[in-house]
Amino acid sequence: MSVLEQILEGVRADLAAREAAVGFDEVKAAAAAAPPAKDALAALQGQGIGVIAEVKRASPSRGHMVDIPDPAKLARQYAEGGARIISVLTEQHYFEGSLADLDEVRAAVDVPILRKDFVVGTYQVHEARAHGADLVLLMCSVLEQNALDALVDRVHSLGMTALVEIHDEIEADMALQAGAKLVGINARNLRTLDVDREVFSRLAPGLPGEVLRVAESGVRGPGDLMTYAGLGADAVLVGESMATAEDPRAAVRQLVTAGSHPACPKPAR
Ligand SMILES: O=P(O)(O)OC[C@@H](O)[C@@H](O)c1c[nH]c2ccccc12
Repeated sequence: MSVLEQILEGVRADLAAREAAVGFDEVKAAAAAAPPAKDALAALQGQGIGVIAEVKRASPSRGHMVDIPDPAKLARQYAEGGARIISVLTEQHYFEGSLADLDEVRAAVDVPILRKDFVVGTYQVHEARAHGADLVLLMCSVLEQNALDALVDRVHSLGMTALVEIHDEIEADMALQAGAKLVGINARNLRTLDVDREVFSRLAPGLPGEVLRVAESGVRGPGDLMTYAGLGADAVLVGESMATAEDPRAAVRQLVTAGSHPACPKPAR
């Protein structure tokens, strides 16, 4: 069984437990009662290359990386550093995240928040909204086309933005067919965990001009941001190198500064 399949097994078991505790109608009502979602696309359309900073303690490839006893504090540091969006991992077994992290981050910052998890059904979408998310990650590698189509519609109908993640040409076609406006190109293959930064340069040119592109995984600093900018990225999504930085505010600031420097290439749209 691949790592991805193992993660999904845990995700489905956790989901079943939450569904048993809080019914779908209840989650839907909580989502409907939440303050409206923030406009993530507008946040990304600002000047320069956007930085999406991630609250991330662990990963299948690195194991435990860092204790984050106070995710609200880290999120505030990211926002002060100029992050346009904050990503919060909510998967618990491999990433050590939780919905409580999402709640704490939501209470701490005003920038849009991405729920990063392995979404397999509509329950998780309403749940994300109920916990204050403005964007939801949808991964083509874990969804069939018709499920992806339905989830993108559901995310958008709740006023949120879907970040549709792709890793190859087939997934790029899936994302476009589903009507994605924001596509994340993940350099990491979640089956092998290998990072290949060439994936972005292969897939980005095939996306229509109006689709915003996020380069995900393996961004180590301003050099990688500049490279992705030159290849047409609108934003980079950075986990490990921000969450493990001695001074996360300064680390985000450094990326933001590089992304808004006049020498930094900008997507022609
Ligand atoms: O820590 P990194 O290499 O900067 O990567 C961040 C992010 O791209 C990664 O966490 C990620 C991308 N897609 C995902 C899907 C599920 C879980 C995690 C991810």
